[in-house]
Amino acid sequence: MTKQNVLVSEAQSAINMAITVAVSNSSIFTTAAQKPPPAHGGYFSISRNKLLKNLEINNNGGTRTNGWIDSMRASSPTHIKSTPSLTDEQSSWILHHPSALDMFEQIIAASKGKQIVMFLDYDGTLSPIVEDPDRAFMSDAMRKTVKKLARCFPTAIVSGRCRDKVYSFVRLAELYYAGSHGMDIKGPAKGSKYKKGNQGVLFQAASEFLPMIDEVYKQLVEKTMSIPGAKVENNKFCVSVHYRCVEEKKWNELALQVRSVLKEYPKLRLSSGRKVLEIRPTIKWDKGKALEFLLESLGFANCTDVFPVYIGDDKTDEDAFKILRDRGQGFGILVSKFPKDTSASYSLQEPTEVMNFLQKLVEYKRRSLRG
Ligand SMILES: O=P(O)(O)OC[C@H]1O[C@H](O[C@H]2O[C@H](CO)[C@@H](O)[C@H](O)[C@H]2O)[C@H](O)[C@@H](O)[C@@H]1O
Repeated sequence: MTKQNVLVSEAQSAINMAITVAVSNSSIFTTAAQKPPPAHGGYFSISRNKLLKNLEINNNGGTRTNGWIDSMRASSPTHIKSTPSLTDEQSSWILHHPSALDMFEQIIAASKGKQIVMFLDYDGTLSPIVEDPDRAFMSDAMRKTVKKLARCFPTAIVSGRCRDKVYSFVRLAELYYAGSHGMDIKGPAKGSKYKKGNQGVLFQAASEFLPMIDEVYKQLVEKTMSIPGAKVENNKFCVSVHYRCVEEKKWNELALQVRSVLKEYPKLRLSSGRKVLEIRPTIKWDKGKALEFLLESLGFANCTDVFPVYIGDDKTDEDAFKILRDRGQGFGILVSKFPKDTSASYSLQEPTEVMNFLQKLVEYKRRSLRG
């Protein structure tokens, strides 16, 4: 299978799993819903906002299903088509979300006179997506690049992972870390050269949920044990249920098990990522709020001379992209090979492009220091 086909197949799988979960919750499961009908193009063009809105379980454990099945039927890809040339839709998307590498000079011009602050998602941004979440290592070259970046600009890692876990992958003490989708924030363990603001910051947005998350994690492990390939990950303030290695015919069963646990916990909600179901507290805190919190901690609250850049690949990163768009400061970069609904301004295709972009930023900073 080519790399492109793997990604198309991931998009197709996401749609199918979304259908499975939503239908499992609404008890109107049909064969037609299981297999989305043909649509044009060979890539994922469904509105992710719409899809995930329809996926969300409400506080009563029920599901909002209004119109979701129709929108998925209308926009789901039918067949995996691998073509080296761009379709009209892809070209138009690229036009609206150009490559951050191609637009590098314009980006630098827009940041002139402002302090660049870097926010980096982990999975799919700094490390490639792999089957085993415990083996999502970043390359040494990427680590070196991020290390250099942090010498040039204040830098934070913002991840859905538990903070300790993402730290064990990145292993750079000079960074800020926001784990559990931003619900667990800690400043640099080692003195960063940016003395402005509060470096010793430690903030946990959902401490009271710890016992509940732990309980739910244990129940999910128990309930999904019989489903080959299912993996439950404890991310401290949230839980991930992975289905990347689950046979598609078992997705319905997995979704039903997840639902049977969640319906007892009205204070938790479900969202979806890349072949993963995410369970987290219903509190109003996300990666966007974490970004604002970090900017404030860094001493940039109400500053006009700050230029935050957020790079991420997932739905959860959209909260941060949107904050930047609303503030009219800096911008978001979506890591994706495929057109997606996004509030990001630019795109990069994969982690190696992210690394090239970060290297360019470092080179630019060094050049400007040399005068
Ligand atoms: O916010 P992020 O740093 O992007 O974390 C989001 C989730 O990433 C991880 O799962 C994803 O990457 C895995 C490794 O490549 C892959 O196997 C999985 O299918 C992806 O969904 C992580 O394991 C989750 O806990 C994070 O929530």
